[in-house]
Amino acid sequence: MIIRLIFIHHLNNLILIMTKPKLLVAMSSIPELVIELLLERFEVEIFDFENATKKEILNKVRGKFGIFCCAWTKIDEELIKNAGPSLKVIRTMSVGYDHVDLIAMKKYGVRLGYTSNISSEAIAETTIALLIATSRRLFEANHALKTDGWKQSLFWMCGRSIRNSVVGIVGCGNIGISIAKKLNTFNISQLLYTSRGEKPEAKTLGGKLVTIDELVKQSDYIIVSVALNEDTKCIINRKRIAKMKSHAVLVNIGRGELIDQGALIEALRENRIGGVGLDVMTPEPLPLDNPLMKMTNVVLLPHIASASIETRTEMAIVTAKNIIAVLDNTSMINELQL
Ligand SMILES: O=C(O)C(=O)CO
Repeated sequence: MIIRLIFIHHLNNLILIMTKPKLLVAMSSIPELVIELLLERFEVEIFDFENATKKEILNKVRGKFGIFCCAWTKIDEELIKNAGPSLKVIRTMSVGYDHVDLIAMKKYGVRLGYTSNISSEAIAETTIALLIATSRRLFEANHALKTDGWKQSLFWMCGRSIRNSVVGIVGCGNIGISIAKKLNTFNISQLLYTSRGEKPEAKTLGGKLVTIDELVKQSDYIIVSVALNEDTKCIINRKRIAKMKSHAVLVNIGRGELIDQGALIEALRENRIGGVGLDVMTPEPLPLDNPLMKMTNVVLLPHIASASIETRTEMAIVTAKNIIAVLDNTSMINELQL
């Protein structure tokens, strides 16, 4: 166990004070049991970065051993540098780590951990919900009902079935596979996916590896579940949006920057695609005057794909335990090799 020893001369007596390393929890809603776990080993400061100024954030990180953060906590070089040499670990309670400056982490020798596969099932559940909500116009129908717009007409509020459709998954990692497994029970006609190479698990599920251009052209439903990085930024670009079927439904549960949102809005306005379901968008939170807010064939969720109590609690516990692992100089699971 690492404890810092501070020697203070007081009235000719040597006083020994033991202090715990400092940990910053950069968000406010963390389960009590996780805070208790962290308090056993750290001096914990909880400071929500949301609505804080850069100056306040830089002040708070100084002298910390670790930072416990999440997908929307921007970790840039200035922050890492400002924390000083005490900073040994940043652990994000998220599967994505695109919000962290990896080059700076390596430069300053700070270790990075993330929550990998814990949230795949919860994210897959939300993906299926979003897909059906968009294709079957559930929010539009609900709104009509509540605003006295209920029409007793047989073809009113009809959407499209998933059954017999071609579904394309962009990025077939753990989340993509969880989505594919769930889709398998919907009697789809073909599952397509993109990946760096063939995935045996996807093949077992009947998936066919295709290029991104083939996928957008052939799919009735397109699900974006790829990690955001320099190669995947705007993977759904203007040209690819133009290739989509006129009834295609696009769902994004990855990151907003994976899609050219301006081109998407234009395509929706001109009815060139069927509909869009987004759990992630640019920016987040999306301003109320964004055109997407007013479109009836768009379903928007506030980045809640992994937000089940069980999943988020497990993510928080694993995050805490792995920050403690760094303190104990033992291996950290789901550490990114920088
Ligand atoms: O885990 C992630 O990366 C998210 O986006 C939200 O939980």
